[in-house]
Amino acid sequence: MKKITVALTNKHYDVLIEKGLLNNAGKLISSVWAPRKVAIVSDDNVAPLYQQQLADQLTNNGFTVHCYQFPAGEASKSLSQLQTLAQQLVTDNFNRDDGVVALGGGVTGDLAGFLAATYMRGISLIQVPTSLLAQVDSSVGGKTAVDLGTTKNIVGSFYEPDLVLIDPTTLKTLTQRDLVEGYGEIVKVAAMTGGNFWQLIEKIESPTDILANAMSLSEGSIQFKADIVMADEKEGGQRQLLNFGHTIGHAVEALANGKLRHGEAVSIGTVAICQDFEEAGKTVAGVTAKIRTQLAAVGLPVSSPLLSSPQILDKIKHDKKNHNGHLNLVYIKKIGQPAILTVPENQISNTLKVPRQ
Ligand SMILES: NC(=O)c1ccc[n+]([C@@H]2O[C@H](COP(=O)([O-])OP(=O)(O)OC[C@H]3O[C@@H](n4cnc5c(N)ncnc54)[C@H](O)[C@@H]3O)[C@@H](O)[C@H]2O)c1
Ligand SMILES: O=C(O)C(=O)C[C@@H](O)[C@H](O)[C@H](O)COP(=O)(O)O
Ligand SMILES: [Zn+2]
Repeated sequence: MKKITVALTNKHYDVLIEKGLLNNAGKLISSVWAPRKVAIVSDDNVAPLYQQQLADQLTNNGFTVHCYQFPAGEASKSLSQLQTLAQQLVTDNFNRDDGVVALGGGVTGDLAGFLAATYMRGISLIQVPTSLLAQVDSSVGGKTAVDLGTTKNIVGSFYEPDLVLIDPTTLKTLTQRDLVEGYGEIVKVAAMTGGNFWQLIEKIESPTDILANAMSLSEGSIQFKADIVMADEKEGGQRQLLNFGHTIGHAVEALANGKLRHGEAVSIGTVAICQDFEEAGKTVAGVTAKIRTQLAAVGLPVSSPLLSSPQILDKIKHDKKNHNGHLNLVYIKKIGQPAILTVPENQISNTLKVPRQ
């Protein structure tokens, strides 16, 4: 079993990665939680696949389990869905000593995580990610949130879990589109780390290769993320790097109105910002082509007509890396060398060539 420890000022927790881990989840959760009432929160795709298995594991280890389900999809990352789940906790008499387990993809982790962060001003949380995106990114680092309409992650909190359990065998039940989507966040990381991790990415040519390398992809991505979160949990500086590809990516995702998955939008956003910085001479020539090739190889979109939308600049201004009228743009000088450029908001369209002509 691979163990990555996230050690923060006020708490630390382990991320455990192993095939078949779900079969041992009850015991592992017992090692961090005393017996208590637990709400397992999943969407209606994941619940029929894994919720009962996890519930049995917890029951056998002395926990009292309640299973909650919500409709799958980004639209459920909403205040109204949060209210529905919080009401269920009230109805089932959950108190401050109880806990929430987020079992599912990034939508579940963000929604159930924010539920745990806010119910009674905070009850315990464990993340059990089942999508590739959640196993390489969203389950670690404590960002939890819901959207307001199409404005992404705009109401949320930093709320770290007590444990993260990653079982790569759950990836086998993902649709190809949902598997490949998570790869957008992996290429984002590999472009910044370079070295062995980038070399591994260069060998991946199909969705089958992603599945075959899931353990290493998860380990490499989570280690990079954990190191950054330990240095800068609340995104005062270095953590902004984890947002590479997201300034344009989130804007495109919002404009797509549910038609693009998050990882697909990140793929488009990563290529777009690399292209702009390469044309400006700030990124070494040829880097954009390298990144585009790796993303396209597994079937991710690498461009979008939404880059030409007249509303794109307005969406970009909602980026959380906007401080005092200046936007921090994450880019790479070359593979393995990330950097941040601060640009006044009124000059954004000179640096990012959006809307595209
Ligand atoms: N908090 C963070 O740090 C962070 C990081 C990256 C992304 N995110 C957020 O994560 C979300 C995207 O996550 P996602 O791509 O996992 O979306 P998702 O949770 O909607 O999962 C994608 C689809 O896969 C299904 N699914 C998940 N696991 C499955 C399994 N094992 N078998 C079959 N189906 C399964 C889900 O039901 C859903 O239909 C976005 O809202 C994004 O903003 C958050
Ligand atoms: O953990 C982080 O920090 C990230 O930026 C990871 C991103 O992949 C993720 O999409 C995150 O939710 C975006 O955060 P936001 O602050 O831009 O909403
Ligand atoms: Zn992301």
